[in-house]
Amino acid sequence: MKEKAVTLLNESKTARWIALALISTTMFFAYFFVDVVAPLQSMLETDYKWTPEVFGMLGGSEFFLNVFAFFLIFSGVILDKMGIRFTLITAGLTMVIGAGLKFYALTPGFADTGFAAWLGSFITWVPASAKLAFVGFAIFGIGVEMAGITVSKTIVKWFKGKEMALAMGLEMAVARLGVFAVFRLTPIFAENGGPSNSVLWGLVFLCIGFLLFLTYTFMDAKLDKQMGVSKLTTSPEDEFKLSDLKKIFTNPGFLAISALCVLFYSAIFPFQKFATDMLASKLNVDIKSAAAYVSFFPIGAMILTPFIGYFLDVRGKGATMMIYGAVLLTVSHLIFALVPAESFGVVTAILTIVILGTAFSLVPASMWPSLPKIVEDRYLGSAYGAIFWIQNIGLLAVPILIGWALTASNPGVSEQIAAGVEGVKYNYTVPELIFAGFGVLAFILGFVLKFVDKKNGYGLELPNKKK
Ligand SMILES: NCCCC[C@H](N)C(=O)NCC(=O)O
Repeated sequence: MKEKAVTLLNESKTARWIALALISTTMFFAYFFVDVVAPLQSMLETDYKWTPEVFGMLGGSEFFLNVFAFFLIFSGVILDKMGIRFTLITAGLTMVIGAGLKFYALTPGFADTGFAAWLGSFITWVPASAKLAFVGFAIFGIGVEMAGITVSKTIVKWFKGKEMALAMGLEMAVARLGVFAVFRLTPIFAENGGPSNSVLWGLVFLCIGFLLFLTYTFMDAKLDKQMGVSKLTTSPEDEFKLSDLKKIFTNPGFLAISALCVLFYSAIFPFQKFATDMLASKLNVDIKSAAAYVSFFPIGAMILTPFIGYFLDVRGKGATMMIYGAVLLTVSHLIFALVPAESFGVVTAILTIVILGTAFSLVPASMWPSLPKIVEDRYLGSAYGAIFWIQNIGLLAVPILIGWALTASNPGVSEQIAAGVEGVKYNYTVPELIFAGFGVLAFILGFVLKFVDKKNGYGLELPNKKK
């Protein structure tokens, strides 16, 4: 009997770009929420008595459960075992719940409760609002990282052998647009209702994002149904096994790319959280103008990432791109650290941000499409989970390290700001040198990755698109 040929949904260009648009828009809202209070450091210090250490801890709390409770590893396993639809819905709901808690922490409704009084009664240098916000943000962190790995695996499912790096680049571009939007909109929201108003808007956006994930799951179900028709069964060797985790953590390519990932991103996302205040003090401008300059950072990355993705699809050179990215990362942080404030004008600031934005396109655009070349598809979700877990260790520790370095290298400044003394600013030389140090190490790791690639033949320098 002849089997009826089925044209898979992912063979349709329109269908796969619609699928990409749905999941990417949710990532736009997710990234918006990640940095929703990033430009409000000094407002939080004045209104809520959050010191730079407390602010740094908030940045780290996003990753706390992922790292210490191994949620990212679980998320990867859940993704491989339970599939894309279940994991996307779980991720979307988790983000909404965590964001809701963070919003509540900043409201007067919470400040007036006995619970707030109890939370404020221990470790008193961390205000009750911050403690509850940490919990909310840690729960949100589980959701956003789970969403990140699921979206990556979803793109591989729809685009492998086609425009995979371009699609990943576009998804990241849309997510970066969320970061741009946050630096533009959050100060405006906060002007009309304080930081809690900004967080409320972030929460509303996440609810819309959840609905978009839900809509996508219908497309995913249709594709799976078609794949079931054409594949009939999955053989046992194609199924994920827990022992695959060992294979991931002993794969030299995976280890090299993970080390590069944690070093690179440690000089990107934690920087983003401190960048507004750093530029405000270095340029001697108000927070709103500084936030507007920082917004060029994700915008630069947003514009370039899809082009680099396209280049990788047709030409390759993924490992080399990561090395170039590490060089630009180091150069830009050295400029922030070493050019004296007198010679550091708006033009230098924007140019340096553009250099950093270029690094922020080169590395992610080449890193994420490289992973499917290093590990097998059946444990790809777990591999994304594991690399994000390693990365999250850095993203958790580095903001705390930077907050501490900032206070230690600026004795007495934190106390004066909390007391409302006008015109007092931090000097960011030491934190910026730390970021530059990560760049140097990432550069070295880039060469290690190239060596490992040559030895194991992963094909990281080869194009993604099948001719
Ligand atoms: N503060 C956002 C953290 C997202 C981290 C995520 N694990 C990730 O690396 N995503 C890829 C990217 O380049 O944004």
